[in-house]
Amino acid sequence: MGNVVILDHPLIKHKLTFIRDKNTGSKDFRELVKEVSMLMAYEVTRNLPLEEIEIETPITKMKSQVISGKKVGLVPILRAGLGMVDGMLNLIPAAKVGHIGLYRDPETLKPVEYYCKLPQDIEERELIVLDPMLATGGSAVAAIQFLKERGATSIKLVCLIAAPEGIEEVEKSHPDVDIYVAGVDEKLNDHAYIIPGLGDAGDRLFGTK
Ligand SMILES: O=P(O)(O)OC[C@H]1O[C@H](OP(=O)(O)OP(=O)(O)O)[C@H](O)[C@@H]1O
Ligand SMILES: O=c1cc[nH]c(=O)[nH]1
Ligand SMILES: [Mg+2]
Repeated sequence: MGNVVILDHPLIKHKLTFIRDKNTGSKDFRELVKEVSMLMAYEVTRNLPLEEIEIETPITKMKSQVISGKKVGLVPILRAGLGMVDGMLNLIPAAKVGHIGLYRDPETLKPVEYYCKLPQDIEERELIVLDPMLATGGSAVAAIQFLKERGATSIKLVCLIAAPEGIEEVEKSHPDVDIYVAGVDEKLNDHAYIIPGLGDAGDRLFGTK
């Protein structure tokens, strides 16, 4: 079973409160999502492998560590996942970015795919799937499945807010995938929105309704 890591740092908790607040407008919402994503990037990359190289300081030679091995790939689930890309890239600037376009059909609640463009070497990368909301889990499960069918071997999922139902669904379908979240909420409502949640992440990021 993959790990569920709840990133409950005070800075993340503080910013998440204002992300949830319905009085926060798109500009602040975007900035806060970016800031939280950057803080989450710090934790999500904790296990990246290191290797020693030799360098020379102004004083002497020394061995020092740099990140080795697999390179990172970010995969936002459109649209809302886009809001998390810049914050992650601030800390992992060399990451490549693939995009998977999915929307949740409001009637069936099933994900519908409309776009996919991925780096060619995804099998060699540590992939980090980004989506602020993990509700039923349908979108995340489909995106991860998609990546696996194209050869991905190492995948993490990073969400701001998850419902227990979504976590369970991802764990069931993809037990190899670790899930990083800033908050786990109570449940889903009748329209599969997360309670208390933050509303529609895509609409709040982009000012649509
Ligand atoms: O876990 P699920 O039940 O699948 O729901 C979560 C999905 O719903 C939202 O996207 P939405 O369909 O609203 O598309 P958008 O990002 O374009 O707004 C959200 O960003 C997730 O992708
Ligand atoms: O609460 C929810 C559920 C799905 N998608 C969102 O944007 N918010
Ligand atoms: Mg939406």
